[in-house]
Amino acid sequence: MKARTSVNALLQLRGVSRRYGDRQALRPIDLDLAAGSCTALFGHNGSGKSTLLRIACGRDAPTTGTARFAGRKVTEDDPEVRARVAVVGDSVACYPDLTVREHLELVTVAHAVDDAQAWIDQVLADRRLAGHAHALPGSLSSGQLQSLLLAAALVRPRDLLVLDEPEQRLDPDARARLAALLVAEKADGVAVLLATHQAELALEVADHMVALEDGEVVEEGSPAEVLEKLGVRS
Ligand SMILES: Nc1ncnc2c1ncn2[C@@H]1O[C@H](COP(=O)(O)OP(=O)(O)OP(=O)(O)O)[C@@H](O)[C@H]1O
Repeated sequence: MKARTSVNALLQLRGVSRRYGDRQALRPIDLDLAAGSCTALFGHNGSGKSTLLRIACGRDAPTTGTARFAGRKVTEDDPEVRARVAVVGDSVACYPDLTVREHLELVTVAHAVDDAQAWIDQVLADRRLAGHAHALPGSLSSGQLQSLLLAAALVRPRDLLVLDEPEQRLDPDARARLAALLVAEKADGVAVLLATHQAELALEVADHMVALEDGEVVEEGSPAEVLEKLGVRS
């Protein structure tokens, strides 16, 4: 277990582990994430990235250890966590009979966003979804669906943005816009926790990288250092 701790961390994980039955999905890990910074989790399929993200946003509880957000124990139903933590998951969950715009409206209503229509128009344009605002999810491409998931996280307030392989299904242009978006989020003071299989994305966006293997931290440091130690070429 390695620790990267800071007194100013917005998100603070201490000794967090997760066991599913006999399977140790995540060994005890410490991790701190400050406002305006990004940590990338990197590792093969099944290395524990999504497990860590689910614990960080309260969608799963750790078997040992504690996850704290702004000093409070993280649980998904905590109003503070719901109000300040936005999540882009690894699967697409949509209402088949709601349009793209209606999905975003739902999110803005749930989070009492002011001037919601203007926000939605902006995010639709930024995600190149303006031409699909009235489309149902079933008629979208997989990349457009992924863009809708991102858009839903961006039309609501957030201090922590948690993303599970957000580059999935995006074409190179959309991936470049994703990287620019995450850099802008950091500049706005948002803390970004990201699981990715894409070294380039981590190099562009992350300040810190944690490499996992079989639920254990195997390398930790700047993305360039970690990728070099892992022998990964971007
Ligand atoms: N709900 C669950 N029940 C049982 N085992 C699980 C559960 N969720 C995850 N696991 C196991 O925990 C381990 C870590 O899974 P996890 O999804 O965190 O990996 P990952 O690094 O996100 O993988 P990928 O890159 O494929 O998304 C895997 O062996 C997985 O099979």
